[in-house]
Amino acid sequence: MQAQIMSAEEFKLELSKKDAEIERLHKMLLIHEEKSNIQIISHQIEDAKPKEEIKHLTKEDVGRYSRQLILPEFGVQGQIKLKNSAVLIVGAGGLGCPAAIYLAAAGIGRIGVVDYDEVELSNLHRQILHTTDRVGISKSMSIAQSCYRLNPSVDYVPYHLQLDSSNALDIIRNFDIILDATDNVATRYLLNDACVLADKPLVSGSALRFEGQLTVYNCNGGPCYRCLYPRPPPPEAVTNCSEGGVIGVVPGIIGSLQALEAIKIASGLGTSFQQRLLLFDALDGTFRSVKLRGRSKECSVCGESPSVIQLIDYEQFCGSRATDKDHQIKVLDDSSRINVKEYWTMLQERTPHILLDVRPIVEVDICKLPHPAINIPFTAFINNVTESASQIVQEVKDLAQKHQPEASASTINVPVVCVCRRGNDSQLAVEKLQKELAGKGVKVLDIKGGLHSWSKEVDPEFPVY
Ligand SMILES: Nc1ncnc2c1ncn2[C@@H]1O[C@H](COP(=O)(O)OP(=O)(O)OP(=O)(O)O)[C@@H](O)[C@H]1O
Ligand SMILES: [Zn+2]
Repeated sequence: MQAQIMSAEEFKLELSKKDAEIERLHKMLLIHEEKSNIQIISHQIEDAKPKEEIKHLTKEDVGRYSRQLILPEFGVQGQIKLKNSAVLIVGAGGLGCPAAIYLAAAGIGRIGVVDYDEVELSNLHRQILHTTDRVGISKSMSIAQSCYRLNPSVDYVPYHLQLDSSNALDIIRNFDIILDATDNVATRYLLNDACVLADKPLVSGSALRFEGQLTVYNCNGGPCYRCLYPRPPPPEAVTNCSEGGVIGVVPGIIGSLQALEAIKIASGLGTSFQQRLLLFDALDGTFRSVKLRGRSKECSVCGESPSVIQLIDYEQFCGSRATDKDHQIKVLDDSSRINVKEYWTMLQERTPHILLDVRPIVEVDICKLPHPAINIPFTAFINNVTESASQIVQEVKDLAQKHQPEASASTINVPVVCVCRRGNDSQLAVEKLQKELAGKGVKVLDIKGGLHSWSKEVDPEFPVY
């Protein structure tokens, strides 16, 4: 049998994939060589056991922490309390980075950092403890390394794993204060319940677009997250930074405030945000603080007769995933989909078709396929499928007229090809369009994996976002 011969383009693509893999391995090697610098590097839970109580400050401590030691409210006792405290940061992203560096600088005794993910280029505008040369390596390790450089006297415990119901209590029990620096509802409920069950204060932050929020749950008899939100929001009502965008400074501010509250709690100064919610609006330049309801007797986890007495399946409870890793839905069968290479062939062969791009206009400005497209953003499309469909049919007819002037309406041979960023919205749009155009003889196809696949499999120079 004759071996299949690759084209020059395919060789280039293979090479660029191998180069990327070699670069990633180099970075992993570098990070492993640097590991010995970090006092606790294993993510084995047993390694996070508390060490002996510290009763005095060293000469080095006095020098390093002098500017906070001379605060009468804080003093030597405050610093000793910090040195004997362990804080766990869950999420090594936009909130986790600023929180970690201030906790490290202040001299918290032990800092745990949990994150299952690796650094990506699109993280760096806000996840400021990671660096360009660490793209592809563990985020929790990257934070530990950056913090170690600022303050090597702290014990760092990076956990490169996803916090879930099977490990959360074992990890959390080793720490005194927990920071929620994650970005999804399932993990928020998981952390809340774990903190209630393990009796730990939870400093919770969030940041999206130009807005941020901060509050402290389960602290000194204050409410927990479930007291305020007994039921999760519908999954479609929740947006994260990769969909909604965020200005990097906003999580910077909220994450710093999370560190501040943890420092206050650890040093005995208490918190200002138990039963209070801070709302930061970067566009208005305003900070507002609103009082929240107190602990609810009916709360299913911290109330008088709780029904949640152990951790549950939070993805099922919330109807949404606890990670935002490239989640690909599949609503169409293969006859309604083409892959990016097939679309590339269509372009090479100049096959007449209508390209429908359902991304928001702001994303179309970032990059687009090398073919003119009709742009109808997904939300606008869904809100008015009938009108969108008739616009598309008109375009199909005009193009068919140009290429097949003799063809009758029932034999239109101009397909509509739909694209979006990752191939999820485009599938939903194709499904709707197929229903709307049933019987009209118009073929509607989805490009599998969208622009992400285009960049991976056809054009490595194509920008990904
Ligand atoms: N259950 C979990 N266990 C461990 N880490 C988690 C969990 N849930 C979320 N995270 C981490 O929390 C961090 C949140 O960071 P951030 O909100 O800045 O978004 P991101 O996921 O890094 O980036 P983007 O949303 O732009 O892709 C991420 O690094 C994510 O991996
Ligand atoms: Zn509660």
